[in-house]
Amino acid sequence: MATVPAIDADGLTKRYGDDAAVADLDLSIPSGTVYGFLGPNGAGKTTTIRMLTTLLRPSAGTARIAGASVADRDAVTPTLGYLPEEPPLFDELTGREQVEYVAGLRDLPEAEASARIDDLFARFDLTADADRRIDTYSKGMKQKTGIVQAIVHDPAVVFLDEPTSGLDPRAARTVRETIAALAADDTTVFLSTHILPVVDELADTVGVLYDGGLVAEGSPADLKRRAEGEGERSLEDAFLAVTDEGDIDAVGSVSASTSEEAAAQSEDG
Ligand SMILES: Nc1ncnc2c1ncn2[C@@H]1O[C@H](COP(=O)(O)OP(=O)(O)OP(=O)(O)O)[C@@H](O)[C@H]1O
Repeated sequence: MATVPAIDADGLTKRYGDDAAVADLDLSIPSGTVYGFLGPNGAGKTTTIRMLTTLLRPSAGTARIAGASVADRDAVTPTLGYLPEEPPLFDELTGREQVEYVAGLRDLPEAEASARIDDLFARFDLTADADRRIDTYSKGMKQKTGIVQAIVHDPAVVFLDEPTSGLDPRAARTVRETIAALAADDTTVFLSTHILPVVDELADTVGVLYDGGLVAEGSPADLKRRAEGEGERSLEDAFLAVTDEGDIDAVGSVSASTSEEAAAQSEDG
């Protein structure tokens, strides 16, 4: 039996007036993988994530999260977690109250929520501050609370927009370790970031969005192999190559060769 992709988008489009912020986007992301979503400023990453998380209605196309249509918010919401660029937090709540509130919205039983919150607060070094009001938190503490509330209900799919933003090196490492652990536990992580080494380290597949369309998709190694230049090439070289306005034709061959390789690999295996 074919497995349902964790994230499945078909012709996803968002238009503002005559301009398409996202145009005819197809995605098929298997569960338990990390998908690194890259693109220059204004490429349409946030618009895509907002459509996939039911917060923005597509102008055309469809998307399914763990098999549920994004048009059916009630069906999709329990399966997903979302850390937006600015985590939505209530200043007047304590960190613990905030995450308890979100866990309640996700119908997590109280005892389970309490155990998960203790565990996640300990992991993110928030235990000592859990009972302080959020308006006394630093930027990094708010970011960590936002991450905890995105994953407290153990969602099947989690969308993380710049998860290491504002975090010190230790907290940033905890986030990277958490992403790897989530994927190992069969959670799908959709990771949008401009920090390419993080994508290089964690992503199974990288998709590069440019001007509302996917211009390259493949493993970090695939993309690096196709970057121009001598010697060892980085994901940054690949990113710059595929988002260079004059080079979009060359980019088409990235996806093509990637699928050929994938086909060859599955024949091998
Ligand atoms: N509400 C809106 N009305 C009109 N245009 C919009 C609206 N929201 C986004 N856009 C446009 O859609 C395009 C994509 O924006 P989006 O925020 O998705 O980009 P992004 O890839 O997330 O960028 P960044 O890396 O800077 O966060 C941009 O041209 C933006 O101006």
